[in-house]
Amino acid sequence: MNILDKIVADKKKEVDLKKGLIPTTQLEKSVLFNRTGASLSTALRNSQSGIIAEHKRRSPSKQTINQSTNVGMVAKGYENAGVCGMSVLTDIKYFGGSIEDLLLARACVTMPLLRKEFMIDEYQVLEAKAHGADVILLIAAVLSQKEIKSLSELAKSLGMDVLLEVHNEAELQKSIMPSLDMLGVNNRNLKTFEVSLETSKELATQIPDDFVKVSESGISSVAAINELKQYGYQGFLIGENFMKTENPGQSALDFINALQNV
Ligand SMILES: O=P(O)(O)OC[C@@H](O)[C@@H](O)c1c[nH]c2ccccc12
Repeated sequence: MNILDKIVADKKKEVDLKKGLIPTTQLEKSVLFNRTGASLSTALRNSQSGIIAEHKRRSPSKQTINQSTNVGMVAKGYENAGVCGMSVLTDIKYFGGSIEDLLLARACVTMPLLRKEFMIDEYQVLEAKAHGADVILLIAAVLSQKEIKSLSELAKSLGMDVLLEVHNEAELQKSIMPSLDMLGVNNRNLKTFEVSLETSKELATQIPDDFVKVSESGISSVAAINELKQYGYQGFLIGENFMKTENPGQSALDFINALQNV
């Protein structure tokens, strides 16, 4: 079993447990359930920088990135830096996040929030909405075409944007459908953790122009972003490069200033 298989097997158990504890009727009663979402794809289309900044304490490939963060303060810092949106890791076991992190971030900012999670069940889409998410992530490597369709259509019906993540051509070809807003290319292979920006470059031409292109993972320099922009990318998902510092918001601000000064 590779790490991705393990994560998904654990996620199935977690979701089944949660379903028994908090029924969907309760999720639908959240005041946030009727909140009008903010569109990340629109923010990216209108932005110069295109930065989506992530809150990530640890990951299977890096045991400690930042264990001393206050997610609300990080969210405020990112928003003040002028990022287009924030990605909040909500997986507990492998990334040290939680669904409460999303709620706390929502309480502090109005910018679009992405629930970064291994989505396998409609329950998690409702849960995302109930905790203030504007966008969900769907990972093609762990979903069938049918699942991508039903999960993305549910998200759209709740007024959320959908970011679909791929790592190779086969995943991309099976995933293209009108219920997606953004196509993300993960430069990190989730099965081996290998990172290469070449992945984004290779897949760029195969992504139809009606989707906002997002390059994810392993981005740490202004030069990398300027290069990826030449391939049509309008969104750049950055986690570790900001989170490994003491003040992620300040790091994001410095980064965006450097981007604008070239
Ligand atoms: O910390 P990085 O290398 O900047 O990467 C951020 C983000 O792309 C990464 O956390 C990520 C991309 N896709 C995922 C899917 C699940 C968990 C995490 C991820």
